[in-house]
Amino acid sequence: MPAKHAEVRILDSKILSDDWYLLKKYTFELQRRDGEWQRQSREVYDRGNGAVILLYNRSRQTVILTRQFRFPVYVNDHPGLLLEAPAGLLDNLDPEKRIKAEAEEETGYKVEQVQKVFEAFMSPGSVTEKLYFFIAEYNAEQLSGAGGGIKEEGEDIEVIEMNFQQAMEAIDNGEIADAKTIMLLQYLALKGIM
Ligand SMILES: Nc1nc2c(ncn2[C@@H]2O[C@H](COP(=O)(O)OP(=O)(O)O[C@H]3O[C@H](CO)[C@@H](O)[C@H](O)[C@@H]3O)[C@@H](O)[C@H]2O)c(=O)[nH]1
Ligand SMILES: [Mg+2]
Repeated sequence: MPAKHAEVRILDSKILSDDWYLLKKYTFELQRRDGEWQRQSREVYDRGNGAVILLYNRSRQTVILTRQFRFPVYVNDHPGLLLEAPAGLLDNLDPEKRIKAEAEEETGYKVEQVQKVFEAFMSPGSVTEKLYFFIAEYNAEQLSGAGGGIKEEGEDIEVIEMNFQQAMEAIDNGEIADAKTIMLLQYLALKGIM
């Protein structure tokens, strides 16, 4: 199906918060499907784009996940330590280069070959972010450091090598509750990679 372009006239935008990231409020007119123009306003949170990678090992049937404290989920009734595939913000850099650097920074694994599998908007009603999804095979020889993230930035990332079937079960029992991680685990299963 060809992409359909929305008819939109942006009338105004104002900055509500410009601190760590940027929160704006836009007022715009959108043409409804019946042709009528309707005025609306939306708050839009812009923290740039990001990338995520799932490292997998077929012979060991394992994946590499991280566990780190996530304050926003903590204030939404989660214990706070979230199991996730390694990920990071792009800072306007190339997604493939960024995710290789991020994988090493967070997990200690230095991967050379990565495969991009798709791109997706994770919270399209309010957050501009587009996430680039990658997978890569890893092996023990690629371990070049301890990972853990950057302490000065408040990161304290535990690296977890997990059996793939256990990770799939962890989706079912709620232990894995991060969307990007669920998407990549299911991708490996769906494509018969693991
Ligand atoms: N001081 C301060 N630091 C912040 C703030 N928000 C984020 N940070 C810090 O900024 C750094 C961002 O780390 P990255 O590894 O680049 O990003 P990420 O938070 O892991 O983001 C990834 O996961 C997100 C959640 O799923 C994704 O949204 C994102 O695209 C990316 O994949 C972290 O050290 C984080 O603590 C803030 O409001 N204030
Ligand atoms: Mg990160």
